[in-house]
Order: sequence, then C-alpha cells, then structure tokens
Amino acid sequence: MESGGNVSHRIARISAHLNPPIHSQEGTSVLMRENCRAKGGLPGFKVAILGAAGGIGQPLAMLMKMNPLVSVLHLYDVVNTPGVTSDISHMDTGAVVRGFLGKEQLEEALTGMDLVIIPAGVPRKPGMTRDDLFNINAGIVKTLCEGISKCCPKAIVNVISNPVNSTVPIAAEVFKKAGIYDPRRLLGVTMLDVVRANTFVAEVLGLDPREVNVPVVGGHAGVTILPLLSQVKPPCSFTAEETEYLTSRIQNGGTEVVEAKAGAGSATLSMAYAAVKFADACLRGLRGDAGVVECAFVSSQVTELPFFATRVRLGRKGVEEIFPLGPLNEYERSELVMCFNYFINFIIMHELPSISFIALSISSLRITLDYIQLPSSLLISLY
Ligand SMILES: NC(=O)C1=CN([C@@H]2O[C@H](COP(=O)(O)OP(=O)(O)OC[C@H]3O[C@@H](n4cnc5c(N)ncnc54)[C@H](O)[C@@H]3O)[C@@H](O)[C@H]2O)C=CC1
Ligand SMILES: O=C([O-])CC(=O)C(=O)O
Repeated sequence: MESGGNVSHRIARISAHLNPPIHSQEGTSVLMRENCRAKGGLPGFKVAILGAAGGIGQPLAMLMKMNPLVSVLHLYDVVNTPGVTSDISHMDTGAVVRGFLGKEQLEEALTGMDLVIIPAGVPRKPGMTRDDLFNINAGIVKTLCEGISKCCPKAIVNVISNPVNSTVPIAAEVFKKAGIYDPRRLLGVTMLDVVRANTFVAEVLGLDPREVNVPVVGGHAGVTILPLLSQVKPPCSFTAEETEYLTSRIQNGGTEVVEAKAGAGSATLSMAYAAVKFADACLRGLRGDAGVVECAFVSSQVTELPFFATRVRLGRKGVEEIFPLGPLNEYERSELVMCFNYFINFIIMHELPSISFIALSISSLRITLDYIQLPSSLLISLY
C-alpha cells in the first residue's frame, strides 16, 4: 500500500512527463498534456542547453536527461528543437524536458534556470582555427547572454562555443553591461582538454584513464592549451619525447577530430561527455558538495591575463576558489610564454577595445613572467 505522499508524488511524475513541451505534437488522448497537473518533476536543478539541436547539443541533452541532479531540462535552439525534445522526452529518467524554438522563446527557455550550458554556434572545418569562428559565434553568445542577464541572472553559465578564449570575455562584458556580472558564475568549458589529456597520458603510461588526472591550464586554442604533465596524478614522470608528444597531441586534439571528420564538424560526442562531466561538477558544487575541483577558463588573477584556465573549486556560488599554477618545470614555463604570446597576438590582431582583454598591458605581463621566474631569454619573445 503506497502512502498518500507517494501516490501524489507518482502522479506528479507521470503528469510531468505528459506535460507538453512547447513544441510537442498533439496526442489523441482524452487527457491532453496541457491539462496535466504537475509542471515539474523531482526536486533538482533546472538546466537549459542553448544550441540543443546541434552536434554537441543533442548528445549533451541526452546525457543531461540521464543526470539524477537535473529535474527540469530546457532545450533551446533556432532549429529542430521540437524533434530533439520529443525524442529525448521519452527517456524514462527523472528530468522533465521542454523544448523552445527561436528567439521569441529564448526568455521562456531561460526563466528560472540554475545552470545554462551554451554550445550554440558554428564549428570549424579543416584548415580553420577556432579564432576564425569569432565573428559569427561572438554575436550568438552575446545575444544568448543578454537573455540570461534578463531571465536568470543568478544562473551558473558554462560557455562551450568557440573560441572559448574570446566568447567568455564577451559574455562577461554583456553581464557587466547588464549590471549582473558575477565572475564566479561564468565558466568557459575546457574540460575536453582535461578529458583528452587523461586519455592520452593513460595510453602512454598503460593506466586506466579513470585513474589519471591531468591539470590543463591556460586557454582553449592551440598553444594556449597547457597540460601540466609535471603535476599528473598519480605522480609519474615522462621522457622529453613523451612530454613533447603528449603536449602536442593534447593541444591539437580538436584539430585531430576536425580533420578526421573531414568537413562534417568538430568534436561533438567527446565534447558532450566532457560538458556533462563539467556540468555535473557545477551542480554538485551548487548542491553544496565539498571538494569539487575541476579546470575551467575563468576570470582570474593567477596570471596577469584577465581570464585563464586553472583548477577551480566549485561551490554554491560557482567558482569559490581558484588554485595557483603550482610549480612548473622549465618545459612548462616555456610553453606558458607561448601561451601568453598567443593571447597578446590575438588581442592585437582583433583590436578588441571593448573586451576587457585589452586591459592587460605588456608591463603587467612582465610582472607575471617575473613571478613565474621565466629565464629572461624567453621574455624577448614577448616584445
Ligand atoms: N569548448 C570546447 O571544448 C568545444 C567547443 N566546441 C564548439 O561548440 C560549438 C558548437 O559545436 P557543434 O555542436 O558541433 O555545432 P553544430 O553546428 O552542430 O551545432 C550548433 C547549434 O547551435 C545552434 N545555433 C546557432 N545559432 C544559435 C542561436 N543564435 N541560438 C541558439 N542556437 C543557435 C545551431 O542551430 C546548431 O543546432 C562550436 O562553436 C564549436 O567550435 C566544439 C567542441 C569542443
Ligand atoms: O577543435 C575544435 O574546433 C573544437 C574544439 O574546441 C575541440 O575539439 O577542442
């Protein structure tokens, strides 16, 4: 015999699944979905995916539907959300799924969300760099962040759209303009670099990748992706050859996939996996779990660059602690100079006056370089 509470809970869950996504087909049932009583499922977090019908968006939506921490899942895109939503809503997991299509439904998709994940935007094709996506994706991220400012200003925001090195500062500018910027809540997703690093290092060492943890710092493009192989857990050492091979493979992992897909896009499945791993960490932080630490591209004072990826501790307010780089070996210090060079060149090339990147100056970089004790010969490459 079920208690009254259990019965009403079951009815609420069934009704929640019958509750129509905004773009569902009309059923022939006497019980129309819009008449159902419950508007949400189990207690849990409300998550929106913006760009949910895309190569990343679809598997990401599927994996988030399987996440027990999620009670409501909003899928937003400018195309194809009805089909994706209908499909995913049939999965017998706890989260209730609703679909939203087109700009006029963006606000509805965002209202009340705890976490917003943004994989909206174009992917690259062979021969392109992530920075080549800047012109299109910057505008997309800007519009979506304006919606977030208005409808869920307290949400944690995970930015996947490339180039992450620029889309995150753009999101910050939008939030500042709206007066709602909290750097703790804005995170660029660099988890795929960590996932790749764990996999490739495990291959070299003959370990299970699940046992390996490689911090990857810097940014998310080419030489800005800086795996700290001297800080791998479990502790291990690499030959110079292994270090070169691993660093290059991790830095070029995205290009490896773009070339293999030969024009059909970039990493989607591994990215969806990485995005869910990261989103789950954010949700566990929001729930108040202790010791949730992942790498992310965030507003940072670890170096003089205004945004930088390092290990961060996630909590109820988002990023609650940013860890320093830790001791770097000579190879990693020289890689860090290349990382800085890249950022500076990008800023100069794109003349980004409105972006806070420009706030960094050569003199402040000198302080950073002194701080990390680079050999002075390497400084020359900066000037
Ligand atoms: N941070 C990372 O590690 C990674 C980032 N990416 C980036 O993620 C982005 C998405 O990649 P894919 O899913 O493969 O591309 P895709 O083209 O398959 O999907 C993108 C989706 O975004 C949607 N979209 C476009 N404009 C939109 C708007 N204004 N509002 C809402 N949705 C919009 C499209 O309709 C499409 O469904 C790309 O910029 C790619 O470079 C990809 C892999 C890894
Ligand atoms: O390489 C790309 O364009 C997509 C991406 O960011 C990655 O796979 O790391």
